[in-house]
Amino acid sequence: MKITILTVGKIKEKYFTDAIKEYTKRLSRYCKLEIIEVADEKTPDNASEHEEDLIRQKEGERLQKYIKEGAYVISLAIEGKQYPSEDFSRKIHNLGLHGESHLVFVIGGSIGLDKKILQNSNELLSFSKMTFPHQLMRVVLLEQIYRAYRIMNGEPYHK
Ligand SMILES: C[S@@+](CC[C@H](N)C(=O)[O-])C[C@H]1O[C@@H](n2cnc3c(N)ncnc32)[C@H](O)[C@@H]1O
Repeated sequence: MKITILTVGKIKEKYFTDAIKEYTKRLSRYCKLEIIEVADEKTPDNASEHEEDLIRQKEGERLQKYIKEGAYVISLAIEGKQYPSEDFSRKIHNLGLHGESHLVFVIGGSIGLDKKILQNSNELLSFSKMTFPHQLMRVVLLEQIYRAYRIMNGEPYHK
């Protein structure tokens, strides 16, 4: 299965880059992983709702270019569905069984994802009701995908 992690904004901290490298290496045994970063827009501190909408829209258009026809799109959103890790693992496995060969996980930038991206996603995935910074979210998502493959393959993982 091919997994694309499509994100807004770059990773700035070395400790995040190191963790991303590590999970990318670990996941190479299980899937074909690609990480795509699109540029973020600078959000002024005093941006109005309308300005924020325009920023999300611009970032959304950049993301949309990388969402190919036929891919199964899971956007990360606080209001999305929450899964226990075992169910998330089963979900990825079942998507594969039902012929989905390309999963795209989309992570928003500092002010979140454009509504068009959210509406056009196959599903929304939540990691809790708390807000995580997008850089950390990328690490958490990679760890959960790795955990999902370990569970799927009956391999040991930290409980
Ligand atoms: C800093 S957050 C954006 C916060 C923004 N206020 C919102 O509600 O989307 C950056 C991105 O990380 C992801 N994210 C943050 N917390 C999350 C959570 N608890 N569950 C799922 N995704 C989350 C989302 O993709 C979000 O667009």
